[in-house]
Amino acid sequence: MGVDYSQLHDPNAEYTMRDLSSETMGVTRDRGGDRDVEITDVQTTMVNGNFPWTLVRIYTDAGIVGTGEAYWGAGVPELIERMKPFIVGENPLDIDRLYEHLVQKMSGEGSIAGVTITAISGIEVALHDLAGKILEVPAYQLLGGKYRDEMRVYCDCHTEEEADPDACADEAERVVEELGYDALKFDLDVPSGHEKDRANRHLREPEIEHKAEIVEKVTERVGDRADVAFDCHWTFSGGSAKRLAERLEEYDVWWLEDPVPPENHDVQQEVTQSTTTPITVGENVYRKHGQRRLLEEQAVDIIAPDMPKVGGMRETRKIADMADTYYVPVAMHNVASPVATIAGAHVGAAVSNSLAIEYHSYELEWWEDLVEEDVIEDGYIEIPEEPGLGVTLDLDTVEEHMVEGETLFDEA
Ligand SMILES: O=C(O)[C@@H](O)[C@H](O)[C@H](O)CO
Ligand SMILES: [Mg+2]
Repeated sequence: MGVDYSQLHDPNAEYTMRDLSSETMGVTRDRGGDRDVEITDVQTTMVNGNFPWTLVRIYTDAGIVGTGEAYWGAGVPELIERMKPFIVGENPLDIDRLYEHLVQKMSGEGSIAGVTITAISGIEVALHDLAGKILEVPAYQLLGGKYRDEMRVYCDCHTEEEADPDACADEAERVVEELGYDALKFDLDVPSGHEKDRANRHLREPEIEHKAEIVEKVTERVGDRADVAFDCHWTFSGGSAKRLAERLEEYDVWWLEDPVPPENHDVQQEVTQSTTTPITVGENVYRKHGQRRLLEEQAVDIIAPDMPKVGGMRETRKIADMADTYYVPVAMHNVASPVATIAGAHVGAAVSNSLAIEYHSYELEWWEDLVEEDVIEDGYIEIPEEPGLGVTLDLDTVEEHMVEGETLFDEA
């Protein structure tokens, strides 16, 4: 008896959204027991942190609630509201299926770029919390298990005198000695005092020398105790970026971030390949499809996806795996509340080529009060062993700092 391949794959078959719905995927139904759970509601609320953090909650008929967070962005809460009908009634354990379902639905609805993926990321993170709670495993178990117990955190540092090399060195020392970090990042797109025209992306010699002085003073002060990265926020021309990166080679920096706008792939690749200073890019690149090209063209030394922006926890794992085939490590960009920070740490805990995750809120005293648990201690995150993400929102703190006009989440 031959195999009837037409039963397996009909090349002429019309692809429909129904392929992704649970009605046509019988396997996802009738699980029985605790795993037969349905999503009943999705809610968001925004908190005024040092960014407007967008928190997401997914409710189920089992009374179990999942919490997530999307990168902040205009329209993200509205987009999540629009996606609600696409996942209510679905089983939250089918994370990949629901992710693809949302991508398909939102492509049809208009666009899958930018903030749409950010909104999907927030749902995806909440699904991991939910799935972990239903299956009674920590979220890292859903991503392949634990590679490390603690995730290294790097502290994004600021001073009011950001262009003063000595002030930067003082702040670096304070963060290392008083806050206990052994990994830091400073901005290098600071006024160097010689700019004539802000639209000019080209650096003159005195500007390069001023930036080199910041790097020199900071690394001289803490280089024996900490790794230090420097961020340029996609500011400079290819030629200037090459001169700057070459000038910094002697200081042995951890990395130089976004020296040029990465959309111009040819220049991005040229800059990275021109220098031994490690170049990091990725916070504004969406989905694995966007990140793929940076890797394929060997245009990055370290890749920096933002987990709750790029597509979520599994998307970040997939990017890390792609990066690993190029021997490129991952340093997750992160400006989130403790919710997405912990979620990122679960990804980092599961992934072998994960360097560190960013912390961007050390000046905000109540960052950690947003959840009941301790999150960062001495520059590291101990990965929670509780089911799901292992953090519980402190609703009083959420309410206290809620963006005006927002509504607090319903009780679980
Ligand atoms: O890598 C970083 O942390 C920065 O690029 C921040 O995302 C940016 O300053 C936010 O506005
Ligand atoms: Mg950056």
